[in-house]
Amino acid sequence: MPLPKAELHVHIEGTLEPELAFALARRNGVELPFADTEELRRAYDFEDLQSFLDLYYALMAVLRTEDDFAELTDAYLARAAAQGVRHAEIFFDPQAHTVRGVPIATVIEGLARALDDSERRHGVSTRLIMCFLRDQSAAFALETLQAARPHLHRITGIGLDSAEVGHPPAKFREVYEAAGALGLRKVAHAGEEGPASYITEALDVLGVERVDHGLRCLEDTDLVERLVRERIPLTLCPLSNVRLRAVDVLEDHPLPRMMDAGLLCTVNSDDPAYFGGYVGDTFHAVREALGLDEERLRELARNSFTASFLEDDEERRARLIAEVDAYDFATELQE
Ligand code: HPA
Ligand SMILES: [Zn+2]
Repeated sequence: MPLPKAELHVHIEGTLEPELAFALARRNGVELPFADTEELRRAYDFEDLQSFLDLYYALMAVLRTEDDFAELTDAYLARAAAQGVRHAEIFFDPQAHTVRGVPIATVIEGLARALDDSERRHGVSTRLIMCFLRDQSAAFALETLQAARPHLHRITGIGLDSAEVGHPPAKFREVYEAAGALGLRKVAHAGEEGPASYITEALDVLGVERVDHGLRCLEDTDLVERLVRERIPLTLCPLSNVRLRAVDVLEDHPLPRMMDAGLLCTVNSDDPAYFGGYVGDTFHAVREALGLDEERLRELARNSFTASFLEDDEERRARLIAEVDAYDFATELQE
């Protein structure tokens, strides 16, 4: 049995495996610029965030119907559950679909159909986090929040993703204020490729409760102290950092240093179809590459539930943390 864990940083569009991409392309009559899954996989050799995003947005062309979004989400939940995920807070990028003419209702209701069945089918509780594309305008983000109004009962919070450098958090002050007034939780990608000052800005200007990535906080010791003091969780994605070249090799990842500094770290998959592994694979990889012992792995798993938006189900959170505390690593070998 794998270690129980929550996943707090996964883009549902980043779980689109090549096989499903080709199946959906056939079903929807969409032509992909790749001959087959092998050729597509060979394109997964990224220089930086932008080179990944170019492919990530291009492949989304195959996602057109409610069924497509439901199938994508159910496939992710099945894989995640098999790797010990018991709770998942899932990002989606509505603007990447509405610009292609797919209505926001199709996207959200498709995702929600799979999420509604998730506890029963997979034993995974879920939350949905709607991300705004930071390389698009603030007005478009506001428009998207308005368009999502009829579906807000499906959505727990908002996030900010896509190309970071040159698009500081403050650009989205207004939409974060509006979302806060609607009772939505707030997170944002910050300090992945962008500077530590973007993390500070996300906290001070947007009021985020959790920072996605946050890797570059290490460049500002006052910020690290603040993140520790205020217990702000970071959703780190070590395999993503290596694939997008924020870190040269996994062995150099600062995760152990960050944990030693007292930061509330979690590990996550980000875009597992593209970056070489789901969250259980990520736990295995960091354990091997960074020599994390069982107590460190237990701490990461515990943190994932502590940092989750399970406030409306504290009983479940407490039960899952108790399962982590009682976890016997010997059973892992029976996976
Ligand atoms: O790692 C990421 N960073 C920013 N935007 C993204 N959108 C999908 N994945 C990512
Ligand atoms: Zn991300």
